[in-house]
Amino acid sequence: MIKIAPSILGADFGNLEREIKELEELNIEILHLDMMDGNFVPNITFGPDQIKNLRPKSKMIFDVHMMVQDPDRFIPRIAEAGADIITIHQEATTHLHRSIQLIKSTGVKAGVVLNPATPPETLQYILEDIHMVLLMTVNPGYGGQKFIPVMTEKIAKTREMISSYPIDLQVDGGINDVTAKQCIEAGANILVAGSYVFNGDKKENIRKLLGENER
Ligand SMILES: O=C(CO)[C@H](O)[C@H](O)COP(=O)(O)O
Ligand SMILES: [Fe+2]
Repeated sequence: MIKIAPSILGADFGNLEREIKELEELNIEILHLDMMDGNFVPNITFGPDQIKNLRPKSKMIFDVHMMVQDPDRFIPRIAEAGADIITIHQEATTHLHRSIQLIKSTGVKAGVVLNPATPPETLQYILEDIHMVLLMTVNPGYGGQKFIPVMTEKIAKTREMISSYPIDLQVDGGINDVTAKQCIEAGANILVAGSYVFNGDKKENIRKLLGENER
């Protein structure tokens, strides 16, 4: 089953509670929260305190995408703030296996994110430890960028690698009605979308993202 995880970056932060309510009314189950540190990526968003404030406002799965250098510094606080799954970048931690164990020790599900240029083979020895792989389909740091076409090949390769594990394959960046279809065909089962979901009629946008996979 294909799921849409709207990225909070596309939301109107002045009306966040209303935006979240609308997503819940559309039966969206996963909220994608982009934490940026101004170091790993050239942009800053929010941290554990803001996630904690948001937690009582929603029952959705909080999927925290940490674009943070040395994520171990923040993992316990993000978990405590109410994350359900934490994804960390392979490129942002020296000891990926250790960082994954740290996430799991908090009782939260662990995911690993790969930048567009990072090959999927880097996941080979951690497949037993993770719940999700997130493939960036743009370079992280900003919403509203253009999908990198060669990423469909990487999605297919990654799907093959994880085929015997209960791992979700999520894609993030430049997802619209056209690229969503390409990603689903290649093997992705969770689509993160920011600008496409929040610009205009959310219900219609989500329907178009799901295409023939509509619930
Ligand atoms: O991780 C991200 C950026 O680094 C966001 O999740 C992503 O950009 C979503 O925005 P859009 O759908 O507009 O590309
Ligand atoms: Fe993201």
